[in-house]
Amino acid sequence: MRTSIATVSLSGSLTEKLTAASRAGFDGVEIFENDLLASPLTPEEIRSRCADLGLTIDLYQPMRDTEALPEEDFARALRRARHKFELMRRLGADTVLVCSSVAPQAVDDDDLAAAQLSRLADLAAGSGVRIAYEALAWGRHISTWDHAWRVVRAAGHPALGTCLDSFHILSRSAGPEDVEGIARIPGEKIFFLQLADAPRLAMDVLQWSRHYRCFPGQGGFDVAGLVRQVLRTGYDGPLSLEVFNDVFRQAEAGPTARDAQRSLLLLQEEVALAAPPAPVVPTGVAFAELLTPDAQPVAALLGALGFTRTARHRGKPVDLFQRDQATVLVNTGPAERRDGTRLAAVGLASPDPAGAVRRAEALLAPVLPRRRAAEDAALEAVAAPDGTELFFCAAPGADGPDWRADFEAAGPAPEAGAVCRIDHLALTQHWHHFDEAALFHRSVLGLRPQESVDVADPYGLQRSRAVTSDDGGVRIVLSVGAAPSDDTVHAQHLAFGTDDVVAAARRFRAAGGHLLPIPANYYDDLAARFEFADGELETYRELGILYDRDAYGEFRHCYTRTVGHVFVELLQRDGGYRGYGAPNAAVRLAAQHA
Ligand SMILES: O=C(O)c1ccc(O)c(O)c1
Ligand SMILES: [Mg+2]
Repeated sequence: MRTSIATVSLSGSLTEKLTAASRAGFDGVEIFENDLLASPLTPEEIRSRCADLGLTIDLYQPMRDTEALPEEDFARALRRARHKFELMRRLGADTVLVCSSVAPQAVDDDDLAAAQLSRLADLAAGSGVRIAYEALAWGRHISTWDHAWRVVRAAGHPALGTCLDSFHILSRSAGPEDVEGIARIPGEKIFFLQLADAPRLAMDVLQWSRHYRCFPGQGGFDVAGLVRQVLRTGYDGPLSLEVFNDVFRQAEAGPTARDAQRSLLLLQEEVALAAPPAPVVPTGVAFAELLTPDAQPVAALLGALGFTRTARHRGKPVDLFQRDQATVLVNTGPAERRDGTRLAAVGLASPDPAGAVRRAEALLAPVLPRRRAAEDAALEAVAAPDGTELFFCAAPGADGPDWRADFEAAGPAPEAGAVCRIDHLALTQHWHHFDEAALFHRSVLGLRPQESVDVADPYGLQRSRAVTSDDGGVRIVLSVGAAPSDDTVHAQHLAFGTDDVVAAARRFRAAGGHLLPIPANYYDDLAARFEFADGELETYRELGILYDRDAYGEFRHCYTRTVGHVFVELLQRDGGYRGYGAPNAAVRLAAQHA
């Protein structure tokens, strides 16, 4: 179906918004009045700019407070409408959105509302304009889709139809039964469909709408379920995104527009309007790659954690460190990318690397140019929104290039030690890419986003959201924190799972490693909350091990010091524990600040 986006959803001048929408592949736009008023371009210039960019102007909006008014107020509304219809002629836009009245003088009288909308539609028809009437969720008397539709039906005017907006509908809906009736609206009377998602928040609906809308798939609404009902009507207008969001208003328009288009691609797949290559869910983490200007402290940290340097890349300054199932690559080049140790790349074990790349391209993930020699394995990679390079590696038994063959043995094989695997990777996001990142990992990789968690940081707030495969083979924690300048705390981290974190912590300390000290008050509180075996709590206190428990099992974890922008977590996950120790995060963040 045709895709469209409201200019209010993007940051910048009208020209910047239109350019971003066009580059992201949208077919059309909704022009928001404020964007037009603030633009130095004439309506004719806006029209030709859109045409040059391959965009149609699908909607002009909004007109407000036009129905169910005392006659003298309605006369003023008609006067405004004459001006706007003339403007729309110059713009080449034929559909205008009219929001339900919020004015205190509006009366609760559906007959009057229908009669006045009909008169407005007469005037519109004379200018070749159609009116799409939308119930604002906070409309004074008309605030639901079915009420707006009843009034439109009663008016019975060919130039009057309804505009359905998923935010207004789903913010007030208690369940799917509230939207089933939409399928019975004749499709040709739905003049426009606006789509937005939103996180589930208990707050005033106007504030919720104006500040927290997000793209479909980023919030908690069943937007796909609503679209399915609308499609049953035969509606064939555009799928148009209308998102009022404080973060997107400040973020760069180009990436936001691409994020927006990705959300519509996923939505169209969900409602069977499109069939892009199916997601290929990664089954594990083949490697984590640290990029560092100085390999020595990284090698020392990995050595104390029990890793051995077992191989070296044939052509690049990359060492391979191994411990049991965990592989870490340490890359010391190229020099221009050396801005302190960071987690630069992740190798994902994929059952079908070629299919994973096709999926990524279809979902607009930037495929990275290969930086490899002819003899190297032909690994493909995409860039996540935070810049992390995600490589698609063949999972054991899968077809695909063998990246291990690029490495030659450089040291003794590792001792058969305790179990160690990469449990999760925590990647810090730029604040305006947080929602985009969750949608990216969901749509491109087929990972499942978990609930978002907010944790108090002594100097702000840290928000994090895990994206995981169903069996836990891949767990990535996306986080966005306060004080982004404090890199020692808001660093990325690598979490290694073992089956005995106490032994792992002791081994690390004995090898000269430093574990993050945790305040005694934390252990007093643990003693109050849980019962422990004799001596257990004392062990945790001595080593700085944190503890948590959920309905499924137990979690014990501790942290190393930060090297560059990276630190390590050692953990033990027992009995199917699902979380990441969120109740301990505030104490950990404070300890890291200290
Ligand atoms: O918040 C508003 O006023 C507003 C305006 C136009 C819309 O289409 C809408 O959904 C909300
Ligand atoms: Mg709307």
